[in-house]
This record gives sequence, C-alpha cells and structure tokens, in this order.
Amino acid sequence: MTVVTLGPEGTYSHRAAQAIGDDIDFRQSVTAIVDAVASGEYDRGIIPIENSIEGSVTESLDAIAEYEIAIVSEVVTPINHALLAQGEDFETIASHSQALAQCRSYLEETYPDATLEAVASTAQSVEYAREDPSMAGIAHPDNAGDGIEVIADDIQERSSNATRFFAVAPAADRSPGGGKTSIVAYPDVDYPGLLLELLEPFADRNINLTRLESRPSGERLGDYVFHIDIEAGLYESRTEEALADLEKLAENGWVRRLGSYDTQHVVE
Ligand SMILES: O=C(O)C(=O)Cc1ccccc1
Repeated sequence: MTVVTLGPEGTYSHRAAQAIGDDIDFRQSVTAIVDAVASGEYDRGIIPIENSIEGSVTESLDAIAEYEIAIVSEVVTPINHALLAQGEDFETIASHSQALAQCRSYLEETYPDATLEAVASTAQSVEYAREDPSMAGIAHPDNAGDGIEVIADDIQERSSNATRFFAVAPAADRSPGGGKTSIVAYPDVDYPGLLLELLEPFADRNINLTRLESRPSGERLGDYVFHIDIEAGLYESRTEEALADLEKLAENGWVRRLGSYDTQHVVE
C-alpha cells in the first residue's frame, strides 16, 4: 500500500500514517496530498482533520469537499509537543499553525518576546532549527538528535491533546462498511429553520452526530457547506433513508457521501 502524508519525516501525520502502510512519501500541504490520491498516484493519503484543543484543520475540510475521494479510515493519536532547538539562544519559534495554537499559553508565559512563525509542518520547523541556532521548533520529542535537543516537553495547553486523521483513498475504494460515515452537504438555499431540517433526518432515526461543521461555500458571504459525521454506516437502511431525506432538502445543491469507516487508536 502506497501512502502519502505531510512531510518531512517525523510529523504527527507521518506517525499516524504508519498505522496505514509502510511505503510512505511526503508532500508539503494537505491539498497536495488529497490531489495526489484523487489522481490515483497513491493508494492512501493521511491528513489531519481535527484537534481536541484547536478544532478543525480547515484546509483538510475544504480539500475533502472539493476532490473526488473516499474516506476509508480514521486514526486518532495523542499529541505531545516538545520545544526543540540547538540550545537556549533562539529568537524565533516556528511550527505548524495548529501546534503553535495548541501551545499558546506556554509560549506567551515562557517566551513572551519570541517571534512566532507558522511553517508547513512540525517536523519542518525542526529542520529549520537544525540549520539555524536562532530558531526553535515545536514537534514530537522524537525529532530531537543530530544537533537538536528537547528544551521543554509536554508544552501543549492540556495533557489530553488528541488529533483525528483521515485516511483518504481514490473514490473507487469507497466502502459502505464501518461504524462512522462522513457526509458533505451543500443545500444552496437559505431560509429560517434550514439547519434544523437538515438534522431531523438523523434525529428521527436515532443516528448520533459526532461532528457538524460549516465551511464557507466560497460562493457568497453567509453561504455554507456542511460537514456531517454520523455514528452509523452507509450499509444501514436507516442511513440510506436519512440521506434520501437530506438529498431532498439539498436538491438545489448537492450531497456527497465520503464513505464509511472504523476508528483506529494509535497510542504512541
Ligand atoms: O505538522 C504536523 O506534524 C502535522 O502532522 C499536522 C499537525 C500539527 C499539530 C498537531 C497535529 C497535526
């Protein structure tokens, strides 16, 4: 199985990808990963979707709504951020924007004068720190070594920091089997009570929602695409019935079934 994820080696996405396959390549952005899978270049792509502290990775939500792909698995991993540098003499602290946000209080209290810089990934920030003593990175502590030491460990806001990743696959691999399903709906209408109506098909059939997120459609201000995750598989008749109702409500727009999947927990 060929897998593509956010690089370089040592990112949290890379750690999650190891649960899916051994033959792993890297890209610099989530959109580039989803693009490479949609075009059939790789069997699987691993992208971060949501963090327990910082919330959604919006680039990932937009990419799965835009490309013809399937979601075939969900990987949940704990996140343990370390501050990594050549020594204490740094002025700039770089990392992935999510990691900087997850460590906001620690950074404000301990390094109020440091310049914060968002870069493509956590492991990328360590590569920069390895080249430049004035830079520190934030990443998993396993990225230390080769001139880089752990200045501080466990620097995230709360100790329970977990991230959900999706394994995306070419659309032909979409499966109806699994305990969860992801759907994207664009109703392309606007009236009082619309959101209530969109949720009723699930409530009426006792289908639990695990996430509901709105993203701007890009068409006009106040117009949204809804990402809905449910605790039911596409193989279940209640899911089919709920989606038929949802499709009726969104007949002006579209409903995309991204697929059903199970969750894997990666402990380290
Ligand atoms: O940059 C990384 O290591 C990623 O995989 C993205 C990310 C960043 C912070 C928390 C979880 C995932």
